[in-house]
Amino acid sequence: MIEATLCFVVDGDDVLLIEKRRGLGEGWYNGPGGKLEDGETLRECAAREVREEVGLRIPLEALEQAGELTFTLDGEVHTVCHVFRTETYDGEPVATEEAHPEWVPIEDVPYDRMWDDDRLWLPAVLEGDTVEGTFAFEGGRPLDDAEFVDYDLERGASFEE
Ligand SMILES: Nc1ncnc2c1[nH]c(=O)n2[C@H]1C[C@H](O)[C@@H](COP(=O)(O)OP(=O)(O)OP(=O)(O)O)O1
Repeated sequence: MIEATLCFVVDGDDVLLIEKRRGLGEGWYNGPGGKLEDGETLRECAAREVREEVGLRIPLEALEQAGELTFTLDGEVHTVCHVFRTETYDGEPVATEEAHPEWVPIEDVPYDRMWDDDRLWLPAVLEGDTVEGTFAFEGGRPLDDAEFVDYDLERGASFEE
């Protein structure tokens, strides 16, 4: 099972998305994020991935935990993804080998160019709510070749620190 983070940086009416240039979800928009490394906390992972992918620095205490998403593949847990949101950052986003950053109006998030599940939970996260959900994929490997078939989602989730 993979543990990963996603981080959505909000500035006024805009959110910072990346167009992923390689790996899982290549060519799709998402928040910066990636896999938890050994010895790292979830916040450290979220801040590191934002720094590595788009060059912004985020203080750990400014990361609000906004979601816990479980992605299953053919009935087995594939990835647990911890979603963070923040309005605090330092620097300007820069493109890297892994990600092309883009400030996008929250009203115009390109859900048709994102993972199929994102349209279900990301609006709540961008409104400042919290979410907990399970999203079932079937029939493909890697995960981004699989079909999204079912989900269960709650808003107003609380998380243990
Ligand atoms: N279904 C769905 N919706 C939204 N976001 C995701 C999914 N499935 C996912 O895996 N994700 C997220 C979770 C992670 O943040 C990224 C995938 O990260 P990945 O490219 O595997 O991790 P990196 O650390 O960038 O890769 P490496 O550099 O380790 O190869 O997508």
